[in-house]
Formats: sequence, structure tokens, C-alpha cells
Amino acid sequence: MTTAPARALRHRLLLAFGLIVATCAAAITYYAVHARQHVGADYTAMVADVVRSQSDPQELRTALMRLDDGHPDHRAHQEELGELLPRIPRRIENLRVQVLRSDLPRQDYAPLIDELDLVQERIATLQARFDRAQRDGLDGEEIEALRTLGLEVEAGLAWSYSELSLLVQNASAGQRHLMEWLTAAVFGLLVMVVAAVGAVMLMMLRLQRQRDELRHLSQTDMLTGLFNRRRLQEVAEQEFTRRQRHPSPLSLMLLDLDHFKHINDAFGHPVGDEVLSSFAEILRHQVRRLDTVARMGGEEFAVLLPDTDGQDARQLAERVREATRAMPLPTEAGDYRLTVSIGVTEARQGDSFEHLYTRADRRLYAAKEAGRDRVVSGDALPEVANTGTPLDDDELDALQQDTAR
Ligand SMILES: Nc1nc2c(ncn2[C@@H]2O[C@H](COP(=O)(O)OP(=O)(O)OP(=O)(O)O)[C@@H](O)[C@H]2O)c(=O)[nH]1
Repeated sequence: MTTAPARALRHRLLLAFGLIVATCAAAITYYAVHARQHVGADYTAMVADVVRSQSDPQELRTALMRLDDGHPDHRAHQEELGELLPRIPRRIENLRVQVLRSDLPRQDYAPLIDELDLVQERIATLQARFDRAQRDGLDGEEIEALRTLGLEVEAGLAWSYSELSLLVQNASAGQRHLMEWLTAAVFGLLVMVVAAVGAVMLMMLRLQRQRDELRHLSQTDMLTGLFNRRRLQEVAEQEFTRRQRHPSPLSLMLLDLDHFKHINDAFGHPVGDEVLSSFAEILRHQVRRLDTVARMGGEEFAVLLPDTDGQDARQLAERVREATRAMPLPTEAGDYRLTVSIGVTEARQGDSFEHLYTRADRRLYAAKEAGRDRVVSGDALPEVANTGTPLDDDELDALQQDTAR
């Protein structure tokens, strides 16, 4: 079953993921529709050519104005014009090709191309007339005619170049703007991705913490902080599996506080709780780190002792029994002495945890029957109430059956 925090987390993750995908999709669409063609365009060469060509109209005007058949340098001025005239159409052609190949919008440059076509026609006429005049003689009347034609060319050329310059500069500025926008978009996306990854990691950490807490709660006895029955069973099963590969002794101790009901009845339930916690402390204090201490319920406890044989387990049980007798009780309990009965057993060949537990439980029962405040184990058998006779396992079984009758 999914918990509410896990559901909320999943929603938030989906939302963050959706946001990133939507932003990426918008950026990619925008790029595909508008940006790609501009980003690829290189307007630098065109700007340089336009700037270079922009001097042509002025040079043409100057060359035309210098023509004067009475001037001593008339010949040189004609040659100057003769060199300039063929250069202008070449530059126009070069720019026209660049414009047509560019990614500039067609509707923006169409009037410009029309004007350049017109200019080229006029230049062709000017060139033809100039060639003819040079052949036939360039007198004042012919110079005037050339000037009139040339100034029309100059005006068309000046307008075309200035328009083209404006167009290319605008496109270049647009490209720059677009690049800035794309950079910001990429940066924004990166920030979002980093934020999303951070959020996911944070949420995963939180989930992990919640899982750990749940796991801890499911394994822990709330009153004493010891493990509970379920955890003891898990550890025991692991231990039995481990022993199949690496045989080693394993013992179990079951402990039950004597007449605990009396503590509750005489001093109240809260005092009973305090006593249970203090007893848990004694157990914690007496065992090793690899031992597992659990509260099985009520006033019954268990200690699983890996790498411990029955004799050592019994010694430990005796220490616990003595420490329990010496345990200071809450002041409300006055000088009442708490005692504990303990059943101890070591795992035998072919045992399961169930076998081990049942045997320890029987011994615990025997200890209770024998008068409480004692340890019953298989290898150091107790003397049953004043009989002076130690009990072996069979006798313990018989004792249990007797009392069951
Ligand atoms: N304060 C407190 N008492 C508990 C708790 N769990 C069980 N008990 C009490 O422990 C007592 C156990 O009583 P019995 O099962 O009769 O056992 P006993 O009085 O210890 O007698 P013997 O075990 O035969 O020596 C009952 O009074 C339960 O109410 C707990 O968490 N806190």
C-alpha cells in the first residue's frame, strides 16, 4: 500500500518532471521554428562587403563631376571612370548572391533586389554610352548626358546599399538577441535540471529516512527500546542459517519477572513500566554487542547469544538474576525486591529456532515452578524446591506435565 507522503512525493516528482519536459519542448519548438536559421547565418562577411561597396556611389559621383573636356587631366579622369564602372556591377552581383543565399526574410529584401536590378540596367547603359563616347570623343554635351545617367545610378545605388546595410545590421542584432535568449534558456534549463535532481535526491533521502524509521518502529518495543519478538525471530533465523555454514554454539535465554502483577497492583502501572525499563537496562548492560535482547511481551524477555555455549549462557543468566535482585526500584516500591526466573538452553544438532525457543520456555516454566528467582538450564540443573535433586531435560518435561495436570 502506498503511504500519503509517498503519494505526495510521487506527485511532486511528476510535476517537476512535467515542468522540465514542457520547458524543453517549448525551447526546442521555438528553436526549430525561429532560431535555427538565424543561429546558422553568418552576417559578418556581408556586413564587410556592404561597407566596402558603400563608397561606390560617392566615387561615381566624384568621377562624373571631374569629367571636363577642357581640363588638362581629362584623359586621366576618363580612365578613373573607366576603372570604376565595371567594378560596380561586380560588387552588386556579389551582394545579390549573398542576399539570395542568406536566411533574411524574402519580403524584406525583395524591393532591394528589384532596385539593384534597375541599377544594373542603368549601369550597363552608362557603360555602353561611356564606351561609345570614348570612341567617338567625350564632349561637353556627352559629359552632361553621362552625368544625368550616372547620378540616377548613384541615387539608386546609395539607397540600395543603405537599405541593405540596415537589413543586415538588424538581422545581425536579431541574431545576437536570439543567442542571448538561447543562452539564458539553456542556463534556465540547467538550473531547473539541477534543482529537480536536488529535489529528487532530497525526497529520496527523506523517503529513505521514513523507511528507516518505519523499519525501526516495526522492530522495536516502544516501552523499553529493546527489539521486539518479530526482530528476535528474524535475527535468530539469520543466525541458524549462518550456523549451517559456520557451525558455532548458540544459546537462548528466556526471562520472566516474578510476580510482576504485584508491582502493578501495589504501586501502579507507571511504576510497573519504570521497572520494565530498568530491567531492560540491566539486560543491555550485561550482554555483548552481538547478543540480541528482545522484549517478547508483558514482563517476558529473551536474549539470543551467538557463539555462546550453555555453560556461558547460564553464567550470564546468573549474573542477570543477581543484578535483578540488586536492582534499585522506584521509591514508590519501597524496599520490595524484584526477582526474575530464567530458562536457558543451547542449540543442539538439527534444532530449529522453534525447538530452541520451546526448550528455553519449558525451562523457564520449570524455574517458575521450582520457586522462581532461579536459572534452569540443561547443563547445570537446578534443585527443585527443597528436594535437593537436580533436574535433567526429561525430568523437566515430566515436571511440566505434572504441573499441567
Ligand atoms: N506496567 C506494565 N505492566 C504490564 C505490561 N505488560 C504486561 N504487564 C502486566 O504484567 C503482569 C503479568 O502478570 P502475570 O502474567 O500474572 O505474571 P506475574 O505476576 O509476573 O507472575 P509470574 O510470572 O507467575 O511470576 C500483568 O499484570 C500485566 O498487566 C506493561 O507493558 N507495563
